[in-house]
Amino acid sequence: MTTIMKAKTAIAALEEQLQKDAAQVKATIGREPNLTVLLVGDDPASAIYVRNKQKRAEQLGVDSQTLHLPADTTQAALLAKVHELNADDKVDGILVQLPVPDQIDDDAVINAIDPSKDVDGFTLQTTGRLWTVPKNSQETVGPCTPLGIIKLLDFYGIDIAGKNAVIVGRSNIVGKPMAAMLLNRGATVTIAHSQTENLHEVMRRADILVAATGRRHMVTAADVKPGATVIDVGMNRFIDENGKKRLVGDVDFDAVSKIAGAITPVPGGVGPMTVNLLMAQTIRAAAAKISQ
Ligand SMILES: Nc1nc2c(c(=O)[nH]1)N[C@@H](CN(C=O)c1ccc(C(=O)N[C@@H](CCC(=O)O)C(=O)O)cc1)CN2
Repeated sequence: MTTIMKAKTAIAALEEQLQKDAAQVKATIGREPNLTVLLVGDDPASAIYVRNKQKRAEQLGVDSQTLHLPADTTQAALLAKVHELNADDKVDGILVQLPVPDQIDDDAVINAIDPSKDVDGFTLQTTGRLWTVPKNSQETVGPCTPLGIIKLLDFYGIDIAGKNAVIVGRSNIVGKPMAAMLLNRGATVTIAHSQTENLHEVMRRADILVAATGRRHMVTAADVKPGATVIDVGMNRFIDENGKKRLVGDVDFDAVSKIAGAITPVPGGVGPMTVNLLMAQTIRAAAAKISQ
């Protein structure tokens, strides 16, 4: 029987620990862990994601504030805001919601964040640490989406060590850090992408297949080894033939779930894990101050 790796079940198991950890921070420093989100512009999807973060923070005992800046905010103004938050002792985590408007160089802004407040796991310092952790280290740093995927795999008892992992997609936010995390856990890793030759053959060799391409249903049943674990990071919105709004992943779930050993649904799989790992990283950043 195929295991449907639902985030809800994994999150329920994580929730109590997160609440306890947040309460412990509050008892020690006299305030809740703080996450400050910078939202620039009026992207409707970003507004929803930021609202969801705020809601989740409240449920877990994390103080979250969103600073909403206008769409014409300059790079200099955004950098000044980041520097101000870096210097604010009451801010434990800083997140710049992506995407940002075109006039802003997201790389420069992200790397202006103090690495100790980089709860998104996007800075060069965090990236470097992720690729250089000691062998077999239990250290968990990096972006929240791949961290959430590792949590899901662990929760559902999927072995990683020694397995062939294929990641389709080479983004800095998902593909590359996912590769590092799976490698750190002992997988043999391939990063495939749009220029990969024989892509379908490469995907079919995977014991663990991670699809992060942003292309609706690019992974079909013919691309998946029977019994493989399939992780769908895609979030593709479209209007179907009946005029209904739909959200689907990069994997043809109906067909692939018939042959995979385990598979994440969209929605309800990887996405919600991202938000919960963000909270975990925020609590961790606040807790790190206590031990300093
Ligand atoms: N600074 C960041 N920006 C962005 C990130 C990020 O990790 N850091 N990731 C995405 C957006 N995102 C969080 O910010 C995010 C997207 C989607 C979900 C989610 O739970 N999705 C649901 C479906 C939601 C829906 O119906 O619209 C699911 O998959 O079940 C969580 C977080 C880009 N920007």
